Amino acid sequence: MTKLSVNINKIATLRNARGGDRPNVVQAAKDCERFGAQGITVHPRPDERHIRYQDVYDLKPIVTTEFNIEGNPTPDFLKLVKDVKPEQVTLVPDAPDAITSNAGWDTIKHKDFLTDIISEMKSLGIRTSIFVDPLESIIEGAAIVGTDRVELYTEDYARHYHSNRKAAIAPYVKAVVKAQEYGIGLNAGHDLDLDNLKYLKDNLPGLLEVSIGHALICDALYLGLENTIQLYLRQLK
Ligand SMILES: CC(=O)[C@@H](O)[C@H](O)COP(=O)(O)O
Ligand SMILES: NCC(=O)COP(=O)(O)O
Repeated sequence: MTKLSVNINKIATLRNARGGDRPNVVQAAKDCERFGAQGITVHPRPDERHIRYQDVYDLKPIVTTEFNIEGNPTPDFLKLVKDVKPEQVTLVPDAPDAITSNAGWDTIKHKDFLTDIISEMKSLGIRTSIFVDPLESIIEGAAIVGTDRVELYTEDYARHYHSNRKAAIAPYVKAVVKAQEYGIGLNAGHDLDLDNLKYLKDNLPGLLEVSIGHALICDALYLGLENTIQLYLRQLK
């Protein structure tokens, strides 16, 4: 079964817009779980443009499903993760000023760096996932650094889905075969939405988790949060 982890970054974006506490991020996470979310994902960035480090501490005691913290493994980020000890950490090679996540890890070039961090996270009982492009050589590199899972970066899939979905999914199918060959668990995320999610899920056997935020929160503005989460879950059945 593919689990839906709702990324609540954009709830925090709205909260920060006026400097108050509305919408309340903790209450939103509770409600997302009550509406059926099987995980909560946050991506605290160095500039705290949306999710703040304090939000992560506040969320930890109330998340009853799976807590997934995503981010670039800077010293501050790693301290936060070690303090909070989520079920999963997803390492993302984001530049501090990136408007959003826009690249996967070069698991060959950063082999030693990733190996050390992954080993430390695993020693703390935190499942590791690394954000990667769907390249077979990169997946092989992911096996070498010892990650539990990879998160396939699905922006390219989403960009080409409407024009040629068979071509769009092809590299991801190859990446899945390689991941299964090495016994690496499979997550996916970025720019997934109600149009492209079912085809992805139907073509990637063994997909364990999708983390979805931007499109889901945008949809919720029109369709309501509970209804929207139910619609996304229906795509994963
Ligand atoms: C890694 C990834 O694609 C997302 O987890 C990321 O959280 C999106 O970040 P923004 O919400 O800041 O666009
Ligand atoms: N890891 C992907 C994620 O958490 C959300 O990405 P998006 O749906 O906001 O593009």
